[in-house]
Amino acid sequence: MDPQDDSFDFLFKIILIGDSNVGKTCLVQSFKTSQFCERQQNTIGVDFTVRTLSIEGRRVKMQVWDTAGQERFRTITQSYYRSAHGAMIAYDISRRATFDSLPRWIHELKQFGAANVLTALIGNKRDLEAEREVQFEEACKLAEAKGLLAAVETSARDAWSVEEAFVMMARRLLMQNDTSVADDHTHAVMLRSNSHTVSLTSASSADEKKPCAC
Ligand SMILES: Nc1nc2c(ncn2[C@@H]2O[C@H](COP(=O)(O)OP(=O)(O)OP(=O)(O)O)[C@@H](O)[C@H]2O)c(=O)[nH]1
Repeated sequence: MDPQDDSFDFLFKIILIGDSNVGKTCLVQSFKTSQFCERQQNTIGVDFTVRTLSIEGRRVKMQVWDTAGQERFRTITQSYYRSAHGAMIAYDISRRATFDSLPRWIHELKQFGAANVLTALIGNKRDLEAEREVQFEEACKLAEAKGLLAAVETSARDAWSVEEAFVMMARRLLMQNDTSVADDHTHAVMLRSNSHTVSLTSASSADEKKPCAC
């Protein structure tokens, strides 16, 4: 383990859930090492990774729990929900079925997670634009309807917005726990392709550069 991870000001546990093969493990690896691993093996049960971020002078230790998406591990993975401060529910933008599963994951999180768990939707495999089956706006609408923090698109393959997604989560958790940390909307602004962004708090427009964050 990285020695810098030994000391910290805040420790946040983040759980990564979502259907099998949406890229959860690759996202965690990208966050930890900035590298893409073309891995084929499915996660068995739960793995965890730690990285300490520096945010406004605070050392924020992110303990990320990568869960297996396969149904047969559901009982094990659900037992990790309760202690999570934040949850990232991942889907694959090129596989509609993984997006259609989101309400079920959100429901499970409500059922087994803490009442105030901060939740973001992560649309991974953004590099597969030609195969896109889910529009970003749909994810934004779902995030808004379910009262979630944000919808974000990432590519673990290109390390695109992965760091920003975790930093956004860390910053929001920090804001909840340390009132001297300011809200910085610029983080969320970076999380969308440069074509356009959608605001959940005002009318959307193709020209607006606003965050998709509630
Ligand atoms: N094109 C593309 N492929 C990706 C990306 N992220 C992951 N993959 C591929 O998607 C497949 C599944 O990735 P994993 O990270 O193992 O998926 P997982 O969600 O952890 O799967 P489970 O462990 O079964 O829950 C692998 O073949 C990866 O190479 C991405 O951003 N873009």
